[in-house]
Formats: sequence, structure tokens, C-alpha cells
Amino acid sequence: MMEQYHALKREAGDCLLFYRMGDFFELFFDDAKVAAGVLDIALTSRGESGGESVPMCGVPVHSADGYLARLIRAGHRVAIAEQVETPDEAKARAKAEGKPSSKVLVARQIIRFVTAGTLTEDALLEPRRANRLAAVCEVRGDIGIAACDISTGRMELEECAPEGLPAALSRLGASEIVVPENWEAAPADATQRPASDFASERGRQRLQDLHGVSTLDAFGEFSRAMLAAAGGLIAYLDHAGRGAMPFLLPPQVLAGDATMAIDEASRTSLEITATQSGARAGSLLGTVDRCVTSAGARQLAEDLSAPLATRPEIEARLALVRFFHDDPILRSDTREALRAIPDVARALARLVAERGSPRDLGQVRDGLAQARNLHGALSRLPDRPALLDALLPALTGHGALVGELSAALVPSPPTERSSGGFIASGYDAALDELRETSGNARRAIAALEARYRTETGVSSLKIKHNGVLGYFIEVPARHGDALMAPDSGFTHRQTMANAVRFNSVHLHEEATRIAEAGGRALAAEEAHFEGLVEQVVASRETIARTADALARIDVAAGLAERAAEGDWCAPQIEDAPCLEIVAGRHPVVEAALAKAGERFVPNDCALSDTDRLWLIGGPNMGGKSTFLRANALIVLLAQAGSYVPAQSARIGLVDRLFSRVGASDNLARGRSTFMVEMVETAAILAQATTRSFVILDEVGRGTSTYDGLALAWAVAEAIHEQNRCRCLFATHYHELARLAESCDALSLHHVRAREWQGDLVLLHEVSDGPADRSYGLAVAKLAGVPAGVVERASAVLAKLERGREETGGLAAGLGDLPLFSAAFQAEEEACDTLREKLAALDIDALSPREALDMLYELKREGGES
Ligand SMILES: Nc1ncnc2c1ncn2[C@@H]1O[C@H](COP(=O)(O)OP(=O)(O)OP(=O)(O)O)[C@@H](O)[C@H]1O
Repeated sequence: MMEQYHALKREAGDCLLFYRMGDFFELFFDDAKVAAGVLDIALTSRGESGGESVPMCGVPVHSADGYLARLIRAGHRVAIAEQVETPDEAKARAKAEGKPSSKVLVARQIIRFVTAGTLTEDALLEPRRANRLAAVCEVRGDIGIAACDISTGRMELEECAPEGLPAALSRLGASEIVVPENWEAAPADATQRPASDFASERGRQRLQDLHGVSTLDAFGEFSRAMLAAAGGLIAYLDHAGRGAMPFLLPPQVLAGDATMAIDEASRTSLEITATQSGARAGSLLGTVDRCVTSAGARQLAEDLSAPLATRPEIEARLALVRFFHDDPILRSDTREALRAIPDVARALARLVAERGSPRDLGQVRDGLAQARNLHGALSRLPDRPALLDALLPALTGHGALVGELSAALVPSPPTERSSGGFIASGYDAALDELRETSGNARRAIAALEARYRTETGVSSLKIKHNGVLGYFIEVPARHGDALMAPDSGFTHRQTMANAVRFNSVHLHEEATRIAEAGGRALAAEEAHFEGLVEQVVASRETIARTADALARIDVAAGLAERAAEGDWCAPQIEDAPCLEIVAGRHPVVEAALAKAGERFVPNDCALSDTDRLWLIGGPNMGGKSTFLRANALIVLLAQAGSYVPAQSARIGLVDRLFSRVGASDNLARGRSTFMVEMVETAAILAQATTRSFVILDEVGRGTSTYDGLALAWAVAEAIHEQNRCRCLFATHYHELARLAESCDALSLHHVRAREWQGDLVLLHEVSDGPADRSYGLAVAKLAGVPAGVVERASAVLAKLERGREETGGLAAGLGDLPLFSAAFQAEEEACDTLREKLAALDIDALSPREALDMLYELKREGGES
């Protein structure tokens, strides 16, 4: 057995091996130690290997899913080695091979690798979260990404530059990433696979084979990097499923400019689908989600993760939300209908991956039937928005399949198919007859029992059944002798302490009838199951489209519900780079305040081409960050196709959204708070365009006052002069107010506060004009810093302020600085002079020594430039 075990373990590589033994999956050696630790189960030992006892632990097969889920969550992968023949088959095989049957070992094979990205089981998946597997590789400097969710069959391909990879991966949020082995730039914790799996020509071939086409033209255009990644992805799925290929729809190419770009840091900072501590509750998704189906919730998460960047698409989604928003009865009827719809996409995926159950067939049947009902209700409505009209056809067209499944299956089919009972009566006459036969035999046995009681006079005689003896007659021990007589018609089978057991010819006959009919009935049900699965699999693409359409409708109705609940408005999408939000609110903070019985103070924002940078000052805790984030979230919601928490909103399309709010130490990646802040700021300066929207909170806070102020000043100038994007910039540096004198599209604002009877009152109101002071000490007092320390601080402050008056203050002289662009102008001019001098040189005529001298001279003149 150990020999067989080790062979399988070699095949399993770095996966934990679940080795099937009877009703258990057993783990041995190091696998056992790891699993016992993660699963908190007993580590025992069995036998010896090399003189040492073999560590072992095991989990019952019937509850293996829960244990698998925990191992996967802890970052492990598991290979499942199943028994692929019964002990009887093994014995027969041994006999045929001329071996003694006592020595024979049941054959086992790895039937599947269970990894985070290749799950389909409900027990292992979170219902409201997509589960993505991504394959990433590099082809001549381009990064190819192929991602799929095999629980729904969606597959996406994209290509990006190496620096775009982190953003793309953070949008995908894949649970497992596959890369070619030994790739230096591979993301951490990725699964390595042979580099040959990622050859682009093989990728093309694999895609063609998968979809049974001879060219990919109909699916779109694919770059070499995309094909290479697709190849790696398919090869991995093939490996993990041991040839049982999961369901994949034709790949969709993600165009870089179709969605709003949000980099990893901004995504984390905005807490779009999870809070910074990883929870869904408290994220934007958590507060917006009113979907009634899991598939809808997954779609909403996708929508929020990748807001659209084109107006017609956004408006189409908004029109559908409006349709449900403006008609509360329609909304609640639709949601009621959706609520009854099972997760068709995931049931379908299990059926295609050959892991389906009768229950999955039932879910497909119910989902498709409900979809048709919904179609009936929605297609009767007047003034339907275009998106709904585009979705409606996908809700019908499965009549024949639904009819077949309805006729074939019982109303709620079981998850276990081995004990049968899921095919409805009336579907198959032969099956009905078999059932009838075994039913009759069972009744005959009941009649036998009554007859034997009268014949023997033993009123406590019973006919029972167990797994070892099958059917038998049992009487209490004291009546045993009466039935032992040779002419009694009973044959003795077993004597227990209190009872004696017998068989009889009649009982044997009936029992045989039951067994035979039962076995044949099971076989018949099994055959029907295979046939029905085949029919479902044949229609997989249209069924997946139905599931998608249902999810999209659920998202729209859910967003409408959320909008109605929170009194949200439909945003107006513009081409001009404006951002006019009247009475905007932060949905998450508002919900949190409401729970505490407090009111959120709405604020306006009015950015335009000529007033595109707002500098926002005011006290700590005054609501600056909240204001910044609220506006970013409103933009994000609007472009995802949702209503927004505001009284009105005009939003000029945003191509990229950046958020640098709040310090998030990234010590794990070896960067200090200040370093993280600068890296993110650098990314914004390099990437923000005139169509972008940037929120920046307290740039330069993590360093000395002078360095910080200088950086904040230069960053604000650069954003104003060079990026020219819309920007909300919160800061504690009063000195930055001087920027308003030179930057014409920059204006000053502040969050209001009042000191009242020595206490600070924060109004959370954004007003025009510069902040008067920062109230830092008052906030410190509010936070419970000891009175002595606050008093001491105010003495220090008074001294500092006196010093500032004497020296002209921290910002003295800043007003004379040339503007950002003017500073560059001077450098440009210096460069021009250098260029002229260089052009005039006859370089070939110079000796190396002269050339070197020349270089030094130029450097002296040109300085940094
Ligand atoms: N508009 C608002 N209405 C009601 N309460 C608000 C509002 N804005 C902020 N708050 C409350 O004030 C708290 C602090 O807000 P926020 O973090 O935005 O302040 P801040 O000005 O950015 O502070 P700091 O400068 O210290 O970072 C929030 O957690 C929230 O409870």
C-alpha cells in the first residue's frame, strides 16, 4: 500500500494527498502533520516506514468538503486519490492475474486537484463572490493575462505593460494565479507550471480545440501574450481536473480604455469591495448590495471593481436602474421573482465539470422555468429601456429542456445520486415497473411476516433487514427451537444473545426480486442522469447567457432598491471634465452614522475646467477625508451604472480614478509610511490625465514640516499645471493657500469648526475660503490627551507662532517663487543653450582628453539640467 501511496504522492507534487481508504481520506507523513495542524484533528500513526512510525490523520469522506475548504483557505492545494475499483473488482482482477486475492490492493488514481482557483462546489465557494483563476505570463515585454471563473464559465483576456500588472491583478482579485516556472517577475504566491504550457501558438490551438473551431476570428483579436496566457490557463485546468475540462465560454478581450482605471493602492484606499481589513461589510459593495441572488451580488462586485468609461454603456445601465426605481411595484415583483431563482451558473458549471448532482439538474430546471416567467412579466411592460430589450431574449428559449427536466425529475432532487430516487414516476415506464416490482415484493414481505406469525404462533416474529444478512426472520431466543425443526421451512442463520434469525425460501425469493429490481432501477436512473446532463451541457452557452441576464436584472433592481432606500439620484454623465455634486454623501459613513442615530452633513463639490483643483483645509476630524472619498465613490458608483448618494450630480467621464487618502503602512513589503505615500504620489503624477479624478489627502505629512510642505506645494503645482486633472487636495499646511495667488484653476475651501465655551464643535461642513487655523490642540483634547500635555503644547505653540511673526513665517518668500511651469521654462532654456553648443561641436576632431574637459565645462554651465 505504501508503494502505491508514494507513487501517487510523487504525482501529487506539492499538493497534500487525500488517500481514499474506505469511508476516510487519509493523509500520511508530512501531509498528515500539516493537515492535522490546520484542521485541528488528531495526528495518529500507522505502521512503520524505515523503522519509524508513520504519522497519519484522516477525515470522513462524507464531510470532506468542509475540511477541504479550510485547507484551501489556508493556502494549500489538495490532490484527491480515489479508489477506482471496488474490492470485489480488485479480487476478480487478482484472480485473472493469477495472484492470491488476499494480497490484492484496490487500484487508486488521482481524480482531481482541488485548488483555490478550480473550485465548483457550493460548500467550498462563497456564494456572493466570484472565484477567479488567472494565468499570467510575459511575451517580449508584454504581459498577457487570462482569467476565468470556472464556477460561471466566464473567461477574459487582456494585455498590459509590466507596470500595469498589479492594477490588473487587484481588479481581478483572483484566488489563484498560475505562472510559468522560474519567471522572475511572477507575483508572489503564484502556482508555477511548466513554461511550455505558455507557448502562444499552443495557446491558440488549445482555445480552438476547447471551442471546437478552426479559427478564433469570431471571438475577437488576440495578441501573442493573451494567447500564451490563455494556453497556460487551459493547460492548468486540464491538469487540475485530470482531463475533465470545466465549462468555459468563448474568451472576451478586455480593452484597456473600456473601464475606469483604478490602481491597487486607490482600490484598497477606497474600500470598494472589501475594507482595508478585508471584510465585505463596511465596504462600498457591502453598503450598496441589495441583490437577492448570489449571481447578482457577484455581478455587482464586478461592476464596482471595473466601472465603465464610455457614456452610452453607463447610460444604458442607468436607464435600467431608473426603470425599476420609478416603479416600486414592478421593482418588488421582480425582486420577489428573482429571489426564487437558484444559482443556475454554478449548478451548470458543476454539471459541465462532471461534478454535478441531481439537485444541480433541478436548479437548472427551476432557474430556467423562473426566467421564462420573468420574461412573461417583463416583456409585457411598455417603454422598456434598451438594455432590458437586449436581455429579454436570453430569458426564454429553453422550453424543450425545461419540459424534459420537469418531466424527468422529482420536485426536489437529492444531492446524492447513488441511492437513486430522483427520476419522477411516469417518466420511464420500465423504471416504474421495476419500482412497482420492488414495491410489490416489499408488500409481499410484509404479508409473509403476518403469515409466519399465525403459522408459528409467535406474535413477536419480525422480518428485518440489515447490511450483512439482507432480509431475515427474527424471533426471541426462547421461541428459537420452535423454528429449528427440520420440517419447519425455516433455515437457521444466526443465534444472538436474545434472538435467533432464520431465512425461508419465500423470503429469499422476494428479497432477490427487490435486490434485482432495485439494482436495475438504479442503473436506469443513472442512465437518465447522464442523458439529462448531456442535454444541459449541450445548451451550456445559452443557459449561461440566461444566468447572466438574470444577474444583470438583479443588479439593476437591487441598485434601484438601494437608491430608493437612501434617496439617491440618477447622475448625469457629461463629456466635459466637470464634477458638480449637490449635497453629496458618503454612503458607508452615512450608514454608520445612521446606526448611531446621527445625521450625515451633505456637502457640495463643484469642479470644472476652470476650477479643477480644490485645496481643502480645516481641523483634524473635520470631515476632509470623508468629503474626498464621498466624491470619489460617487464618481465610481455613477460610472458603474448606479444612482448616487446626492441631491444631484453632473459627472464628466473619468478615465482614471486615484485615491491617496490615509496612511496605510506597508511594512510587509518593506516600505515605510512615507515611502508608500511617495510611491503612490509618483504614480498619480505620472499617470493622471486631463480626464482623471484625483483625491489626495495630506501629501507630505510623514516627513519634516519643511520637506512636507515643500513636497505638498510642488505636487499641487504639478497637478495644476501638468496633469490638469480634477483634484480634491486636503492639507493641514495653511501656507499652501498662497498657491491660489498663482494657480488660476485652484481654489481654497475648508471644513468648518467652531470653538464654543472652550470646546471644539466640528460642523463637517465644507465652505469656501481658506482655513483660519487647524485646531490641532483642540482635537487632541477631544481625543483625551492629558490636560497637562495639551497645556504644555499650547505654550510651545505660542512660542512657535511668535517666532513665525518675527521671521515672516514658514511660507515667507514662497510667494516670490516662479510658478511650476516657469521653473521648467528656465531649465528648458538652459537645455537649449547646451544643445546649441553641442551641435556646434566637431566631436570627431576632439581628443578624449579634450572631450572630457568639454564635458566638465558643460556640466558646470548646465548644472542639473
Ligand atoms: N459630512 C459629515 N457629516 C457627519 N459626520 C461626518 C462628516 N464627515 C465626517 N464626519 C465624521 O467625522 C469623522 C472624521 O472625519 P474625517 O476622517 O473625514 O476627518 P479629517 O478632516 O479627514 O480628519 P484628519 O485631518 O484627522 O484626517 C468621521 O469618521 C465621521 O464620523
